[in-house]
Amino acid sequence: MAEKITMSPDGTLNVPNDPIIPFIEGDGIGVDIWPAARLVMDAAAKKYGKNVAWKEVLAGEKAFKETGSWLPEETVSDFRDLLIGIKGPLTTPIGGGIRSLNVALRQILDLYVCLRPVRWFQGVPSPVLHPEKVDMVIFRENTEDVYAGYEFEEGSENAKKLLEFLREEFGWDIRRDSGVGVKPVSETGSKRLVRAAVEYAKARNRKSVTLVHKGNIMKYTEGAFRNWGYEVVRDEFSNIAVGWDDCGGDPGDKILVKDAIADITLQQVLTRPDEFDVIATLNLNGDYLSDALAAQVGGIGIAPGGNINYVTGHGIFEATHGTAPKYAGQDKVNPGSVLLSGVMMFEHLGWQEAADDIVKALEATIGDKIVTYDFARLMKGATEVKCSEFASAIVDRL
Ligand SMILES: NC(=O)C1=CN([C@@H]2O[C@H](COP(=O)(O)OP(=O)(O)OC[C@H]3O[C@@H](n4cnc5c(N)ncnc54)[C@H](OP(=O)(O)O)[C@@H]3O)[C@@H](O)[C@H]2O)C=CC1
Ligand SMILES: O=C(O)CCC(=O)C(=O)O
Ligand SMILES: [Mg+2]
Repeated sequence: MAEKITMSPDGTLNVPNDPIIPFIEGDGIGVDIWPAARLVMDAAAKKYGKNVAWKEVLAGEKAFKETGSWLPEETVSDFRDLLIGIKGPLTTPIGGGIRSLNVALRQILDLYVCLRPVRWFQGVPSPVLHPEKVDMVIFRENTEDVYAGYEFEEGSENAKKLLEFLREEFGWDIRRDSGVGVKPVSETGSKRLVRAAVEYAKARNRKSVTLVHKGNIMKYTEGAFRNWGYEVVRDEFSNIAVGWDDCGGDPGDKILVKDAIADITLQQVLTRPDEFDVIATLNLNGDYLSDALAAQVGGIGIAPGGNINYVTGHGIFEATHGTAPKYAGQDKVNPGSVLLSGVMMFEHLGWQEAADDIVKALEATIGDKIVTYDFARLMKGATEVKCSEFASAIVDRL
């Protein structure tokens, strides 16, 4: 009988063999990638006597059509109640309209870590010579920054009021025809993110954590993020980690915590990928960095992620990419990102064997040069298959 996942007082998850897991199909290519990924997840779970009782919850266009709400309260309460879920991508209009539902879910459930591992899988085509050197794990702060959406439209009463206040109180002469956004970065938000990154590095035997920021320019937001990061290391992790300034770059057998300015980081992750391991960064930097890094290991079709609150136990796993509207409903795109997000979810639930089997079967499929269009266009002699056929080929190799 299907049961809920719960969390023990000591913070461990209690996962039954047949957990109820809510899912959002997603807009655009959601109709293609979700069933494909689900097929593989179900087959892998079954091998180990597990059976996910999937519960569809609505959000985005499907929710609006069926209920008149973009994010029904029932969806939020199911994610809250059932702890762990997975979602397809949701569309966010540009320059107006509804605010991001993806961001809303992260904020409502306070999923403060956006965890995006970036590694190369055997056989995946890549534009760089040594994709195997890319093995980074991004910890992106997920609730603050300009990304939080505190902004006013140019010409609105609120924008005028705020600009006037800033002029009168602080003498800030900002152009009157400006839209304005606020960039909140808190000590609480920064420290819990860096804490999670260092704990992850410790648990996975990682060598370093790099704090990526633009603190030379945005001193009291991004610069403060860096300073608070080093403070956490000094105050809470001195037995296992050390900041660059405190060890002159020689951490001994401890985890080295260093920092790098965001612009040069985007060059160095490409030219010296082996110098980066775990990366902790702010919301917008993490957004840019995750798509850029995905390119080095085969692209956004194979870029998974999870939004997690390690304290409450809530998590929603989702691909890094969006709804790719031009491909919607064509059964064409790569289901790899959402499938590997499912792999992350299985690992999070302690279903390591099923997770490992999916990765092995995915690599075997790519090794046999059976791939979707995104890989096929970069490979010689590949057999291009549909999204659903790719999933079936993975199941055949489980
Ligand atoms: N978490 C979420 O739900 C996210 C939602 N979005 C939203 O998605 C919408 C579209 O955003 P957009 O900027 O176009 O970015 P997308 O990530 O949706 O698509 C951009 C391009 O990436 C490639 N791509 C995306 N997904 C896949 C896949 N599964 N397999 C292979 N290739 C893929 C395609 O490249 P090519 O053209 O080269 O084939 C596609 O045209 C926006 O509304 C945005 O806000 C964006 C990011 C995250
Ligand atoms: O919410 C959106 O539409 C975009 C989000 C996004 O790009 C991301 O989280 O990586
Ligand atoms: Mg993004």
